[in-house]
Amino acid sequence: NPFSLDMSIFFPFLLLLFRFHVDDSEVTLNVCLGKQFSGGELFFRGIRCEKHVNTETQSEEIFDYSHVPGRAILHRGRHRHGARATTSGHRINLLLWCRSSVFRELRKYQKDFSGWCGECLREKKERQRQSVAATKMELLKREGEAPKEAAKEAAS
Ligand SMILES: O=C(O)CCC(=O)C(=O)O
Ligand SMILES: [Fe+2]
Repeated sequence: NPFSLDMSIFFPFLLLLFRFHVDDSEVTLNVCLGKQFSGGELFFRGIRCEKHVNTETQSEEIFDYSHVPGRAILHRGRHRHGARATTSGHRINLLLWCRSSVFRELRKYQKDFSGWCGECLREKKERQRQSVAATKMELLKREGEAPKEAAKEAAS
């Protein structure tokens, strides 16, 4: 359809609007130090590899979190996230971005990240579903042919 609009062109703007991003880290520690504030909720929208960073969020990947002073959240750097605007007061957070050179080196030689990327996993499940469906079709076809073969043999 030449008139369909690829919504992904809006992604950089959405990113600016909500500061929705992945961190350049393997693991991020986000500590809420205070003080009194409202707003500033963290929102998470699924873990993605580099190739799938802009793909759609599955409903089960939606996770919002209201930070509480004195608590910390530890998340994967590749977990897409952002913080909503602080609507009043002061919000102070300590962020620690932890990188792993080993993880990064190994990642260069891998193509399938279904162990942690939500989209790689979705694609893998879809491939499996299709392969099961194709096998079922093949078996049904053979079952349909078997009586014909038997009839032919009986006739000869
Ligand atoms: O504002 C926050 O709590 C999150 C900030 C964040 O995700 C970051 O700086 O990487
Ligand atoms: Fe972040």
